[in-house]
Amino acid sequence: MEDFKLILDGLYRISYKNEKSTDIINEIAKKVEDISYITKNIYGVLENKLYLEYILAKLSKIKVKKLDKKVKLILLIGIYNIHFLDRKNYAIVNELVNLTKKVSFKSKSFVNAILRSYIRDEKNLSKINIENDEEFNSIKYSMPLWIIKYLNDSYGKDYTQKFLDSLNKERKLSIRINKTKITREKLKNLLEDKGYIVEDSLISTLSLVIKNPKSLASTEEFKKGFFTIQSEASIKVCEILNPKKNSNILDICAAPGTKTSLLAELCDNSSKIIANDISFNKLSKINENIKRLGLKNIEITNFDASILKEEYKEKFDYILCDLPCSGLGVMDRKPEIRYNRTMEDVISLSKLQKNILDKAFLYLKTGGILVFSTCTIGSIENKDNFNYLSKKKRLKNIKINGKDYLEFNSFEDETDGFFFTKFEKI
Ligand SMILES: C[S@@+](CC[C@H](N)C(=O)[O-])C[C@H]1O[C@@H](n2cnc3c(N)ncnc32)[C@H](O)[C@@H]1O
Repeated sequence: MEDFKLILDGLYRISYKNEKSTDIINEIAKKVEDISYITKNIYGVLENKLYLEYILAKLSKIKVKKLDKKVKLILLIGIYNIHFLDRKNYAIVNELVNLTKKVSFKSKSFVNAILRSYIRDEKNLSKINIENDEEFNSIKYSMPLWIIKYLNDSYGKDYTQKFLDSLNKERKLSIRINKTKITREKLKNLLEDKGYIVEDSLISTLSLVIKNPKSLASTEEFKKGFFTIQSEASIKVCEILNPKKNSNILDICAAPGTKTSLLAELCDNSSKIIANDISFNKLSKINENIKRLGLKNIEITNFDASILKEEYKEKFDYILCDLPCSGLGVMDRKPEIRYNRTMEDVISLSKLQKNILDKAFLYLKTGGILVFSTCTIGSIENKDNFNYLSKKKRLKNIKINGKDYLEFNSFEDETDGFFFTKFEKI
């Protein structure tokens, strides 16, 4: 029952207190020896939430929305375990009824009745009886309908289907080599000696792919700053900016500093980098990264990038605009994102992005380079903003692999959904 209590508390904080699944899992990992069952449950319930609610709606006379929040979560955990995991069904019901007694004593018979009814008629109740394709997919893949419609509009039905099919597949983990401290071959050998299965990345020359990444962040090599855990697409963004040594660089939205630190590594610490973020609380993360990796010449600032800073005009050789976005490209790693976002968010974020890009444009020297990136998919925050930048007379698009912009997706590239485009000020 202790596991179920932790799972319930975790899901409650993610669903109703706006906390992040990764933070919750990291916190629980410090308290228990084996986190695997808890992780499977937290991610499993989040990844299948709409489907589980659909089944629950068939079983409950009370509307799902009207149920007590914790009781509802207990039922979703129960249905998830019965349907998706290979555990003894009645033992699960007993444990969850005992947990219900602690959070809402009066609901214990209700929980017992619902879960037992589900066990009796699981096959029939698990069927999705919906004819409309988009609505069917929304339940099957637990993807809000607006996201399915938006992806269909942005890329077509074939893309959307492949994207949905690729959700919840296990992803490999990639790392970035700190070339100021170690060579690729040396790091590869050190990690292989520890039993890690290491492959070269197909996306970035600065990256290695680790097939069995358990406890990677506890290794001596990580603590010594030989590598950073980072998705291949995110590494590629800095490679594309490709800053020269002894230059002036502005990383306008920098926290937690994953890309700032790579930019410093790429310049062998010779360039002056301003790493800025609006969120004061996140600045210490940038500092942590800089210290662990032993980097120099980085100034951390804390201003709102949508407000013009006169003193920055025409000052920078390189500007990285890795801007706040809806994060739909990392929905498979952070499943709660899909339920927290709305179409209104996408529209307002795209306006903020344009606003920050306008300022960054002014801060570039003639001949300076700007890279705009997001970890999202969908045309409004990506292609539309490429078009917006293309309309500026003094910006010239620099092709990447012969293309106006690159857009990675999880199903073809097995990395985060990522977008980036590069411009020179002329
Ligand atoms: C995509 S994240 C940046 C990730 C970072 N580049 C990295 O690789 O570690 C976007 C960041 O923009 C910051 N942000 C949001 N609105 C901002 C604004 N108006 N001005 C400056 N920073 C902002 C957020 O706090 C967040 O840390």
